[in-house]
Amino acid sequence: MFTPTITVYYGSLINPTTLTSYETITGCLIAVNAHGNIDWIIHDVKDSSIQETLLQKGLFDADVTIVPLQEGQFIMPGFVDTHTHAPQVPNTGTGYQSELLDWLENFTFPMEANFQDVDFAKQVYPSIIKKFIASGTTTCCYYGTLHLESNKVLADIVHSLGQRALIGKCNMDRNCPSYYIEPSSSRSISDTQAFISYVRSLAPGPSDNPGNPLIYPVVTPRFAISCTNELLSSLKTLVHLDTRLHIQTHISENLKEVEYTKELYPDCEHYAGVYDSYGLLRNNTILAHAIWLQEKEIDLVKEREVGISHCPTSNFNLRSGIAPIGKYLDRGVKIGLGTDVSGGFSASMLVAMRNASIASTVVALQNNPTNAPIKEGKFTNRQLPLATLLYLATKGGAEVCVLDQQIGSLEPGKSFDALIVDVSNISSTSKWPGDSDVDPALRKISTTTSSVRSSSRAILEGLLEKFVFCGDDRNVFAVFVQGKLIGGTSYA
Ligand SMILES: O=c1[nH]c(=O)c2nc[nH]c2[nH]1
Ligand SMILES: [Zn+2]
Repeated sequence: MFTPTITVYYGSLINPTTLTSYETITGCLIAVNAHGNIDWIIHDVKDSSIQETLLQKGLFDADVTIVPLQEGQFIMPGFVDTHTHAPQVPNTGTGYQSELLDWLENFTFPMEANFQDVDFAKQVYPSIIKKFIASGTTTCCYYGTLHLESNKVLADIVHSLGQRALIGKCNMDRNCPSYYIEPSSSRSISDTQAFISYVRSLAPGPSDNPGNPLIYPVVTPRFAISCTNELLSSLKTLVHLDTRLHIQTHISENLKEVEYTKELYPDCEHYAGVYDSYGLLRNNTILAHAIWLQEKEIDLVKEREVGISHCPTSNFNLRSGIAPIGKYLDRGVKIGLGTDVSGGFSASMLVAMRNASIASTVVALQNNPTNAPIKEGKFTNRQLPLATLLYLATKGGAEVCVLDQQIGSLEPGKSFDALIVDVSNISSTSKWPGDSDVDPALRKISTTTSSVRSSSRAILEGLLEKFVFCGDDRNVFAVFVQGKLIGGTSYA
């Protein structure tokens, strides 16, 4: 009988468990089967006991490839970026003197309009997607542009590079420039249907695991301002008939945007009510930003089991505001993080985590300067702890994308969507600890961790914190999606 090959990773594991906790496991064996799923995980195995443990699992040398992690490395789940704009990457780092509506008109729409040219899409999308992968994002929720053909190119490229993704053809048929608008709501819908069919046809999953697609289509009305009632009504019908379809849009990012939305939809009680009236709020909906939600809107979002993508970098850059994420968490709303390029200036989820930390700290300083526990809950008006940042960037994101049965943490039965992180050289100089100009504090960590495999929880926590606050692509040694190596510094 054919026995599928198993790859067993051996080293330290950092794994989110709840919003306030994560496990740090040393001497961990993680068995990944030929389909890229995790068969089993065993803790606290000594080097000398590896062979015996594998034999107990019925594995002989011929069936197994063992991958031992090196000094300074650990495994963790890959990042889930719940909101970003692939076609805006070329604009990264421009336009941050503007607020949202001017920024869209003067910087964003002109850039996105370039994707009318399919050759331009073919030229730029490969390096864009590689950038997200290199930063450790194993699942990414992308906005595309209006253009059907260029969105197909985007899907092809994500598919060929092996990233897990939600990809949406953007819908907009009003309040946008004449050079970047859909000619009619019916064309917007027919192109959306064509795109959904296209994505589903190319994403039945790896050939040996067809029930497990890596790419999903996501219905993507840009935001209420840029959609006519007719378009939203047609989208309502579309999503009603197909409950598998994810939905993504923006909400309550900027006060002028909120005001204008009220003017355009005078009959709706509030912004969330607009989307709700068109059947767009449900458990597989992702709402980006959600800075200025009223209490009733938070209740509605919770009731509909909608996920929020917190995009703090963009919220700072465009002076949009600070989302009260602690309050939403205490209300039980699903939260993930989004890089929101190019409102956000980085494709790295590490940067999103740092800015989520800073945003929560600002909220705490304004409302609770001593960061004291408060009666409203664990998170409201408090700085988000490291465990929460890790959770939001991985498991929380998976919940927002309704993929948490499959990804977001490393557990038997889930997909091996994982990173090998290497923090042995974290420093602004990019030199290895031991070099004379390396920060002494880093050297201390590195000396203490002469064998990370046998390191204590405190040391692993230190390594995670260093990675989150000082790390970058250079520390992402390997990126796996569904068990397959697709990126990282080890991937030439
Ligand atoms: O940050 C944002 N980026 C966008 O492209 C956009 N479009 C509508 N609202 C938006 N917000
Ligand atoms: Zn956005």
